[in-house]
Amino acid sequence: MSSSILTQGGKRVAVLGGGVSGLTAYHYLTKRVGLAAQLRAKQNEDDMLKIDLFESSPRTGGRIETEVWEKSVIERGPRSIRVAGHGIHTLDLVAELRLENQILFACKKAKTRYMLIDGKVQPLPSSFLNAVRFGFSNGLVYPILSEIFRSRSKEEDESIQSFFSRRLGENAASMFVEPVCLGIHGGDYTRLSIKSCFPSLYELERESGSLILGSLLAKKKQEAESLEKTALSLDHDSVRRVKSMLNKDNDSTRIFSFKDGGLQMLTDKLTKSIPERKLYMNTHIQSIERSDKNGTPVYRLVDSHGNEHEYDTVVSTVPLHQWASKKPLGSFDSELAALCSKMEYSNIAVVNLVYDSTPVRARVSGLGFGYLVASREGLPVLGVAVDSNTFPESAGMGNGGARSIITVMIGGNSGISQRNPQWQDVINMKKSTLIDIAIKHVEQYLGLNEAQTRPIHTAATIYHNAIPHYSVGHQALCKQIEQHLQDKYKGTLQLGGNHMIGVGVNDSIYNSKSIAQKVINRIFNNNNKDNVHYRTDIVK
Ligand SMILES: Cc1cc2nc3c(=O)[nH]c(=O)nc-3n(C[C@H](O)[C@H](O)[C@H](O)COP(=O)(O)OP(=O)(O)OC[C@H]3O[C@@H](n4cnc5c(N)ncnc54)[C@H](O)[C@@H]3O)c2cc1C
Ligand SMILES: C=Cc1c2[nH]c(c1C)Cc1[nH]c(c(CCC(=O)O)c1C)Cc1[nH]c(c(C)c1CCC(=O)O)Cc1[nH]c(c(C)c1C=C)C2
Repeated sequence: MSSSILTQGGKRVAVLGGGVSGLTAYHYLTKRVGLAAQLRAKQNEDDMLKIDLFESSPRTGGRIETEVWEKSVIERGPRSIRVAGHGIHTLDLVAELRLENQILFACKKAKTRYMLIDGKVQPLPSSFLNAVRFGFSNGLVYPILSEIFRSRSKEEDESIQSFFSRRLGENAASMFVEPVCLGIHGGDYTRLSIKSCFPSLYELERESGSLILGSLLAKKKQEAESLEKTALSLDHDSVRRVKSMLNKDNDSTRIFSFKDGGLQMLTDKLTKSIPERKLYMNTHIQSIERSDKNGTPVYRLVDSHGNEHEYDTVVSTVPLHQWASKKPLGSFDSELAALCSKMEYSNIAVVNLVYDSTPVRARVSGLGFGYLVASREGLPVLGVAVDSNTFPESAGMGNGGARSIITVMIGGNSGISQRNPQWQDVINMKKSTLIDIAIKHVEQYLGLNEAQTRPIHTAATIYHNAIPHYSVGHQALCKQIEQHLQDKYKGTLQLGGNHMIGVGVNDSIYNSKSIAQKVINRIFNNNNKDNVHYRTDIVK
């Protein structure tokens, strides 16, 4: 092989973490991207790239964890994936894994999200105009009008609360912006970054000089563009394939899961394609050291069994806090550790309740996807998802098809406690206590009484550092981390996961796909970095 194609070394890659990020990184390093590069270099798979994946726990999937109980699909972590934005890449991966026939799009009624306002569950206004009709006019009219004629925002980053309060009034912001921040980030909207959490809104306003004007003018344009624009980084075959999966329904608000096995179908399928000798399960990477061998960097990994492993490139998808100061991986690079220590998180407890009762089914059927609870309500609950509304096919039949699956989220970022005395620090709570809180909440706000029913199955999962908290200044922090990694490790150390470009499954997948491309480009010294088209005819 000519050295111009393959830089010296660089062909041993370790992937840390067997969640969707790590599994996706492994997939693209060894399939599409990696394989295409090897074919170009006329190398066969075995003696070229050595890629191993290390997973601490006995299972893969990470925060994606689906329990199937008596045919009821119970999502302990994420429950749905959106089509919009990076979802196109997820659908492309689904097609590549031959899972397209397993896709389950959400029921139309799940398009509506609700919120608990003054003790009553009401639909979340899907547009600001609805908000005015909805009776927030007392706090909205002046801020909206003044905002339309306001000069272009000069601020750099700012909190979501200040961004929206200035434009819509504090009342509207606390009523329906704050709950959305709870429902995605489990976050504190007084400290969440508008630039990182709602980048398109932030850019729209800067481009058009006004949030309302910009969103009204750009809405149609955005919808039409979104598929094509995102699809630009997919080759034509992929775009065609994804479009056929969407059956010409370009409704960008759609969300999906998978038949029978929920979201874990995706991570299980990715796992199945990893050769056993390349997958180190129950293997926690405890420390990493770096040395130079004849001018080539070598990473020495020590695992929880005391074994040592050598690699030229490390793609870490473990949560960023593991690289922070005072953590085992933090001793690898103190400057990196100091940066990673600045990343905050939200802790979330997820309580799944399965009911087998006609009254409950009747009570929840009108709640769509579920509802969010603003801090001002002073309740311990962040939101309630009615999964049996969103994916009725996955509810399981039970006695005569009256199964309901309800998921209650509790906790969130500690900053919420400033506004909600009922905020719960879920990390130190017993699961039985969390289940009691969830059942009491559902009974009270769905108007159930104990006589009517009790759940036939419950599950509680406590996620510590569940979701990265994109605080004001988050984007600048990520740029500092990326710059440090590039300057010091020249692409041989990559940090993937959902700490940077978005907290969702799609963002995790997209991040891993772009990291795999960067790693392969570096190994094969491939200069056409941006317009690399993934061939699809080589996918096994
Ligand atoms: C409650 C909740 C609800 C959510 N809802 C949604 C949703 O509806 N839609 C959506 O798109 N997203 C949702 N998300 C976000 C989604 O779960 C994440 O974006 C995604 O799962 C992140 O995957 P990951 O692989 O980056 O990280 P993880 O899933 O955390 O995987 C990291 C893996 O690394 C392993 N690991 C850790 N340390 C080491 C080590 N030192 N050595 C080896 N292995 C290690 C862990 O065991 C784990 O398996 C939700 C998240 C939570 C917590
Ligand atoms: C109430 C708590 C939470 C619920 N889900 C999450 C929390 C903290 C976590 C979460 N939910 C979504 C994502 C992915 C975001 C993305 O960028 O794709 C994460 C990390 C999906 C989501 N959930 C809601 C919205 C508006 C979105 C965005 C994508 C979509 O439209 O699906 C709102 C919402 N979350 C929960 C409920 C009950 C709810 C609305 C009623 C649960």
